[in-house]
Amino acid sequence: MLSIQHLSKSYKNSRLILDDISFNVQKGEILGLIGPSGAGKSTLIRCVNRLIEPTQGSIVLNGVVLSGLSSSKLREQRRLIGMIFQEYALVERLSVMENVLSGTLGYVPFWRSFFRQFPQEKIDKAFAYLERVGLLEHTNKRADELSGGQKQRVGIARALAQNPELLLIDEPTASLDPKTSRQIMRLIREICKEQQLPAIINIHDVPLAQNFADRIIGLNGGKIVFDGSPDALSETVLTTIYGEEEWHTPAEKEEQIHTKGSSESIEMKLELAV
Ligand SMILES: Nc1ncnc2c1ncn2[C@@H]1O[C@H](COP(=O)(O)OP(=O)(O)OP(=O)(O)O)[C@@H](O)[C@H]1O
Repeated sequence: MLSIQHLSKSYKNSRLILDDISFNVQKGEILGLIGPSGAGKSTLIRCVNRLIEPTQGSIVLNGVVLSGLSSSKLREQRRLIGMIFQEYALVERLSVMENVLSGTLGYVPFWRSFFRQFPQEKIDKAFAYLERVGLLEHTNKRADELSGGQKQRVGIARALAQNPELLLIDEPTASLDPKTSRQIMRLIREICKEQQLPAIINIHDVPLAQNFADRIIGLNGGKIVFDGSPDALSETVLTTIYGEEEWHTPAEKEEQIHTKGSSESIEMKLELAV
């Protein structure tokens, strides 16, 4: 389980970017982190894997206090946090298999990784992860030959190869089309449930978050303004999180325009376009 208590962060001379954030994420639970741009979502994720130093508060993963670790211990613990990124962060000229194996680097002695000699056990596991994400037949392709959805599947397999205890996922679908986005979110969900992995997903797409997260936290101005079930995300709650008018998706806006009648619709469209 991940436990975050009274976490605050301010950058040099800045206001509080995260202001007294507390929540737990249970094993197998998928937490969708939503909020307007600048709310502090990425800062929160970076504090959890300690890419940045929290100003105050504690972060505990399965009994280990991450927020107090020295840099050598922190490296060890970071192996246990699998990251999945919006832009995949693959080494494009390496093969799919090599990219997945790079997830095990924290566990393989430097000389072996330098010569790309991975133990057979790691290779067998990498094959299993590639099969799980549906990429077995692409094992030897270069990463730059893959589609966006396939690249993200490699990113997921690489995170699993780390043998993580937590997944931190930053905008996993922002570069993908709607159908592929749903497939990727479904895959992430299935894997978290199978492996009982807790996950925090920073996600802009509210309907996707509602469909695939178990629980939603809404941030605004560095504070938690909502923590609850996706079903409880009413218009009022979304307005609290995003402010007036900002949370409607373009599709919803379009729909509203069409229901207003044809004479009005052209004027409305013009208004939205400017
Ligand atoms: N390294 C930094 N130094 C100073 N201020 C920063 C730094 N990184 C982020 N900020 C500020 O912290 C605030 C929160 O940024 P953050 O990237 O966490 O928001 P976010 O919710 O992830 O936004 P988005 O959805 O646009 O990615 C913003 O005002 C941003 O300008």
